[in-house]
Amino acid sequence: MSAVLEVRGLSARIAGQQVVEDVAFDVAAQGVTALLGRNGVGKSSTIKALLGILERTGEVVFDGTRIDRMLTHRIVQRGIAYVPEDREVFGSLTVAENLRLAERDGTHRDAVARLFPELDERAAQQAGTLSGGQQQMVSLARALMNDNRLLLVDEPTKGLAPRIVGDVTRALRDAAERTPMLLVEQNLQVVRDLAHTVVVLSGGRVVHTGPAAEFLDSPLVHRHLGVAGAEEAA
Ligand SMILES: Nc1ncnc2c1ncn2[C@@H]1O[C@H](COP(=O)(O)OP(=O)(O)OP(=O)(O)O)[C@@H](O)[C@H]1O
Repeated sequence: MSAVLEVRGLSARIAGQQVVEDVAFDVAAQGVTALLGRNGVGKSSTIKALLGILERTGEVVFDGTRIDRMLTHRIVQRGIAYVPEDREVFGSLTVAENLRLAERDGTHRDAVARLFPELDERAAQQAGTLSGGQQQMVSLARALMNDNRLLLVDEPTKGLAPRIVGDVTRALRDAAERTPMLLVEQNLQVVRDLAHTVVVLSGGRVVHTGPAAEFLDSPLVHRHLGVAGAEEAA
């Protein structure tokens, strides 16, 4: 499968600590590539390094162009959308204002409205007063309504009730049909439902790359994520 993003020798530090170390992986030009690992291994930092939010070294090629020296807003302008782990909605603005601020081309606005009808019902509500799940919908809607070329989505189901996890998974599947995605996700059922490939980090380094189903059914899940794989759980 061809790659939309090629990452080679990516490293980043926070406060003198190496949090991403010589990381190399590809994000396929289609579907969902999942970035996995235990808490604190550097998943969010890897995404922030790709976007230039964290200072980084190494090579990142997006659709044939080096982006590793570009400023974040230039990278975003190239069509890379980011859904951050902590949602980062504008709490004092309404839902409608949050969406309007994020709208670039709005190509998929109607599709997103159909995925999250609740946002329309709550258009006039201050985003800071929404539940965690509703804030996640705003955060996803902001990214998914535009015509992007790559989606970077960090732990979209974190802390959400099972029904909302289902809604978010459906929205991500819908988006991934048209736009490739790098997804950080701790919920392995969501990974199984969405991802074709996994990239696994440990201590800021890539320790495994391969087909998602194969990984999830192997003892490597226990070794790298500390949870039982399908084989062991059976
Ligand atoms: N602002 C910061 N100041 C100091 N250390 C930080 C900061 N942000 C992250 N770190 C450290 O960098 C390392 C990697 O953090 P990162 O958030 O990338 O991990 P993660 O794999 O996304 O974790 P999680 O699954 O818990 O979100 C961790 O050890 C974390 O404590």
